[in-house]
Amino acid sequence: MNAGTDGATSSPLDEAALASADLATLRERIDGIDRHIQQLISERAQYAAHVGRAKGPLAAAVDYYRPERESQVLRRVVDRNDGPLGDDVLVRLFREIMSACLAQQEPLKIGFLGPEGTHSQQAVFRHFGHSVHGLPLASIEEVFQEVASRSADFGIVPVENSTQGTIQSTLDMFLTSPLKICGEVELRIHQHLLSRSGRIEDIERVYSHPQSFAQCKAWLREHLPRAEAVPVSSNAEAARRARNADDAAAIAGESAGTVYGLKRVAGPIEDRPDNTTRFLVLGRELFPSSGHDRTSLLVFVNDQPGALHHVLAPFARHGLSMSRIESRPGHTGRWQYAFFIDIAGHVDEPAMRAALDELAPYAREVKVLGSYPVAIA
Ligand SMILES: O=C(O)C(=O)C[C@]1(C(=O)O)C=C[C@@H](O)C=C1
Repeated sequence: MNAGTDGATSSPLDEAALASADLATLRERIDGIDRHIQQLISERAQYAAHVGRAKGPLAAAVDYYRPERESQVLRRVVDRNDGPLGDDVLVRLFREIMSACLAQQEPLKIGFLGPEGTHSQQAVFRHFGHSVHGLPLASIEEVFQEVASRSADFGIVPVENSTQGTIQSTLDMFLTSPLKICGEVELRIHQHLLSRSGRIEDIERVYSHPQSFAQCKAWLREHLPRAEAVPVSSNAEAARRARNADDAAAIAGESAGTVYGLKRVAGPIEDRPDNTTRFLVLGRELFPSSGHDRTSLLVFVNDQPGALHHVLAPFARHGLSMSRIESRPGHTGRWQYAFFIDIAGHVDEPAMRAALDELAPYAREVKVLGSYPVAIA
């Protein structure tokens, strides 16, 4: 469908007429479409405000947030998309619209591993849009604490990277934390070499987070074999340090370069083209099913023959597929293990309930860490 100059949707696009139209006519059409889009966005915001009121008198913005509904809206956007814009582009635009609609109540406060310019901050915007109040925090532990103490509504923490594997410190926090996982974000990670001058020949020292050094190992060996590698607490901290020296550079995301005023020497420089980090959204409660969910469990088992088999078999029996399993020492005694298990589905679904009932006799404890929408686009 196309939009006429008054913005109303009309007949299908006439490609031949468009190809021969002059610039002024095309811009007039775009002006009409913009008027229409703007009117619809304002109308949508009014509806969203009424939806907020229909939820009753709630205490804070966090009570209005509905991840399962947002996920359904975004899946429909992807299903409807016939181009020319990609799914990721349309998801981003609609995410921003919902973010702005929700912020009419009050912006959500989201804790993340700071400082400004980290990939964690990018994950915040990717998941919640830009109409939120980001709280840069000093450590993953602090992100958990701020959400638990209600200083933040939600938190975002990295949990695994496709090149580097699991971030153990995040998993270990769940052993004792009461928090719930209420979402996941997948972010393609691009690393760049950034410096004040932008010249590779000036560089004698490179700052970065150990994970980022590992992701760019081959590139560094080939292009900067003699530079000293200095590990620091985050890529943004690396960029902050590189800002103060002529002979130093940082490996960081592009946004850190913008925040700290650095030039790009080279990039992207990650060794693997599919370098992706998965982040978890931390909240204080479980949300209903979106219809396309994942459940994360923490299962404590004793070191007995067959214990793990008994814990996993019920999922197979009920046709639930497991996407990940990770074992950690359980912190409760020697040779007692905690298994982090991700299963397709939601705890409210009958098959998942039945599987959990069947495995219960074989586990010392089962903690449902969260049932949340699978990451979109
Ligand atoms: O449907 C709702 O519950 C709304 O509050 C509306 C809306 C939206 O803009 O679509 C806004 C915020 C929620 O997180 C989910 C969706």
